[in-house]
Amino acid sequence: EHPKYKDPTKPLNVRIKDLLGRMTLEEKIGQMVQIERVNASADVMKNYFIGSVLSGGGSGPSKNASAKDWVDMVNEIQKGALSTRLGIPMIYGIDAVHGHNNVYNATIFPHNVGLGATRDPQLVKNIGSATALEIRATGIPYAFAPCVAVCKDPRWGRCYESYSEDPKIVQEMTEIILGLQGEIPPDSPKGVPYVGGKDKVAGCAKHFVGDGGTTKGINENDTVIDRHSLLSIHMRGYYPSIIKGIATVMASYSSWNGEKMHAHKELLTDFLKNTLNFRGFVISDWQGIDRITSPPHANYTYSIIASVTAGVDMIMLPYNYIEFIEDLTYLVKTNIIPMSRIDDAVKRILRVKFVMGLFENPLADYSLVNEIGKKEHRELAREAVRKSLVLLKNGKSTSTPLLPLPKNAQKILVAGSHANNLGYQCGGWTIEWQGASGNNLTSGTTVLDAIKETVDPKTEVTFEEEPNKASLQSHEFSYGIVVVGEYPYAETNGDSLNLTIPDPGPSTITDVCGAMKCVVIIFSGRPVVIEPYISSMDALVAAWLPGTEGKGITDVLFGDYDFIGKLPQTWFKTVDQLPMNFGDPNYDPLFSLGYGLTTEPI
Ligand SMILES: OC[C@@H]1[C@@H](O)[C@H](O)[C@@H](O)c2nc(-c3ccccc3)cn21
Repeated sequence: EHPKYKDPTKPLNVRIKDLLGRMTLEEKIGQMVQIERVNASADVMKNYFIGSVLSGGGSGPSKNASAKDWVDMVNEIQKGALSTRLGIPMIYGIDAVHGHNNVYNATIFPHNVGLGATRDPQLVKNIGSATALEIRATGIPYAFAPCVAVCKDPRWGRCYESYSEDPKIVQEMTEIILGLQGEIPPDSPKGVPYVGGKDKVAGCAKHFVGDGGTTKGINENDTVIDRHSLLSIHMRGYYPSIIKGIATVMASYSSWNGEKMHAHKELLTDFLKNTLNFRGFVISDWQGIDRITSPPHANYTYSIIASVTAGVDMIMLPYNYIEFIEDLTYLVKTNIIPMSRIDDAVKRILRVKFVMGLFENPLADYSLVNEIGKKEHRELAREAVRKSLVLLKNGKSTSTPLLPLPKNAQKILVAGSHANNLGYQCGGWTIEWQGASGNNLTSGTTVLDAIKETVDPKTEVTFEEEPNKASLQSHEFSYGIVVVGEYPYAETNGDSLNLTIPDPGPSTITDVCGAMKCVVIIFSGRPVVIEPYISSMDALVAAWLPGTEGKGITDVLFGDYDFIGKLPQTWFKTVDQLPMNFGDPNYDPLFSLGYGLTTEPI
């Protein structure tokens, strides 16, 4: 007989109930397990009934793998899952957080801080749609995005993953969910996940909750604030995400007033599930349950009890699936964890898989492979770059603006560590977890390339990564373009208490600007120390982490488009002012949240 759960014409809850009723405890627990692809052989998938697989940052089938290689890998794993007794498809997740950033030749969009500077939710929705197509091109139906953190302290290594310190901007940018998952139908029941078809992906609002509010921005640390502040600041991205049908929510490594979010029943279950009516599934972060204890994994049985009881539904292990399955099986059989909790977790996971059509289309094909890095997506990314740049200074006096630059100058200097380095231009979470240096990591256009393509052919362009003082004095340059900033980082590696631009950035600024008219472009994931050098500059642009489409920078630098970006983060004078946010008493920034000059179009 054709089982009800396999019949797409049956109502969602009938399919869930029918399938759940057929499942053994082993099959149920398997659905709650997410393992890393490196362990996900077809045999492991089949023998342990694994429900989900992920690529960790930088993890893929091979170096510079093609979309077809990705599709083949994902399908191989899926076939293992489909060969189980009940044939429940696995769901494959990946961090596509600024485009499909693990994949060679994918379009790399500006990181979230730059998108916040655009103040353009419609643009961000379109970015979600383009990104969903590139993710599906590789056979993957699930992305761990968007991060809806509200970054309150730029010392946090993940501040660039946050759209803004302003919760209203974060709220607006959840429009990306409608791009990633598809436009939710108006009659869709509120709180129930919605994913609209084979060119859309399930999303993940993260990291629940308060990841951007930790003390001194220390990653994975403690967010010490009252409940009203938590709900009116850090929770703000979750309300619209749920209304927009977000499929999953990822728990935060951080704590709220000393209590680990991965073990926080009141917020994960009483509030998120029972008050906000979130009907998708809660996924842990990578070894997030291990890190409930210190040292991590010190009491794994407790980690499992605390997290699963609190309301974590799927556990991103990502390696120790035998230990987890054995432990959880024991805890259920001895009634320490009730079967009702397991059933709730599995129902939520099945709901997402049924809603997104994974049972009907578990295997991918090659039909979308040409979406990877396609021209229209790169043009959209270029538009995003244009709109993300924030002009902080233009001329040493208002009467002598330097920008827009003339395209027909006789001789110009391009200088700085970041002027010709695509890896630095993209930042963390690009091809490698921590990002990379150089121009071979993927395909894109550096600032130097863009300048050469933009200026008049007769203009002589000199590039010196680190110009020496002698050469600076000897030439007659019409102006210098200095591109410096932070080197790529992700997560804790990005935590910084001094927020200085690493050497030789500052000396490149002062050397070049001391010898000629100069515009300084900063690549950074957040505001950095710049005050001491400002007086020497003629112009200053905050470019954040723009991604592969460097021509978006020259589009505004040379006046083909206006600067319209506005600061999504307060730009401090000195780090000892931090934390300092818009609205604070004695708010005394170098540049305020929302600041941004414009240039008159030519
Ligand atoms: O890549 C999967 C998730 C990602 O979605 C989360 O936003 C992020 O907090 C995260 N950190 C690790 C991770 C951290 C340390 C070592 C190895 C991996 C893995 N992940």
